[in-house]
Parts: sequence; C-alpha cells; structure tokens
Amino acid sequence: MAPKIGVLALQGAVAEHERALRSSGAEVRKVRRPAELDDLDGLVVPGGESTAMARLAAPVQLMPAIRRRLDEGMAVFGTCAGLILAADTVSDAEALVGFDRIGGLGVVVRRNAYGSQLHSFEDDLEVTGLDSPLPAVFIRAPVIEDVTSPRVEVLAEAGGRPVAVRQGRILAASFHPELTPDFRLHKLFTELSAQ
Ligand SMILES: NC(=O)CC[C@H](N)C(=O)O
Repeated sequence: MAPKIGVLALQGAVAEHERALRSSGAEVRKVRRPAELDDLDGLVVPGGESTAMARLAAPVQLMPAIRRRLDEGMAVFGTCAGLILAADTVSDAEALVGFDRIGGLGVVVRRNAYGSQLHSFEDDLEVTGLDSPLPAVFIRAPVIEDVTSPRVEVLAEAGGRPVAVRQGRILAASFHPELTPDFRLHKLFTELSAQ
C-alpha cells in the first residue's frame, strides 16, 4: 500500500513537495491541524520561513503534535526552514523564542548563515544511498554548525558542512529538494515512511 505522507501547509513550498511525493508513489495530503496527522506515515516540513511557520502553528499547537507523532513512529522530512524546526538547537533563536518547534534532530543550526553573497546557490551533492550526484538549490539556507547526537548520520556535505542528515525516522536537508526535477530524496523519504 502507498505510504500516506502529509505536507505541512502553513507557509512555504507546499505544492512542489506534493508533486515530488506523488511522483515517488506516496498518497499525499496537506496538514494544517493536529488531527490531520493521525494516520500519516510521514510528514514533510517544507522550506519557507521558520519563524512564520512556528507562529502560524502555535494557536493549534501543531509543533508539539508533530513531535508526539514523530515519537510514535511517523517519519519527518525537514527541508531548509523545516530543518530549522526539526533541529534540537538553533544557535540564533531570538526570533523563535516563545514558539514551539519540533526538535528531535541532534544538530545545531544557524539561520541564514551562508552569508549575503551566498544568499542562494546551487551545488551537485554526493549523497549516501544515491548513485550519482544530486543537484541542490540553497535559498537563504541554514548552516548545520554541529552534530550533537551520535545517531545523526551525515548523508551529504557542501563546503565541508553537513547539508543532508538522517537520525532514525528524521531526514533533513538545508536545501530545497523539491525545486529540482530530481526527486530521489523524496523517493528515499517515501521508502523510509513505508518502513
Ligand atoms: N529557504 C528557506 O527555507 C529559508 C529558511 C529561512 N531563512 C528561515 O530562517 O526559516
């Protein structure tokens, strides 16, 4: 049976993820409230603006609900802003203070840390588990400054920094895998969700 995968649809790149997941064989739905998480095998937390998503999620307590479902075995794929929401620690968290995030991924991230000249850039990444380089688009991407859990596996690096990681049922990338026509990371996540 096709795994059921949600896309957090508060803000950000939602339709592109839906398309990538559908073409990977998943049954896909948008998620805006906790009850919509109930029977999901996986959830994509898209790129966009982490502060806006955390604020929009607060009135219905969606972030703690996602964390509960993660603890129950739902897989989570955080991309860019979604990585910021999944990280255990955000080193420049001022704009997020007072707002729940998901957490659970043992990394330290810094928002917008690739610097103004490198606001947005593209790279071809060697990714563990993929047999040829993956094109990756970085847009005001967070930097993974540190890995704090031995359970975190670094799947890809750019410029000597991790840019794709996995810890158990959490997959995360600092780039936007939905913006290139190569959907192999979505396929990997669809397979992880089905396990
Ligand atoms: N493309 C993105 O998701 C950018 C992330 C954004 N800079 C943030 O802090 O949330």
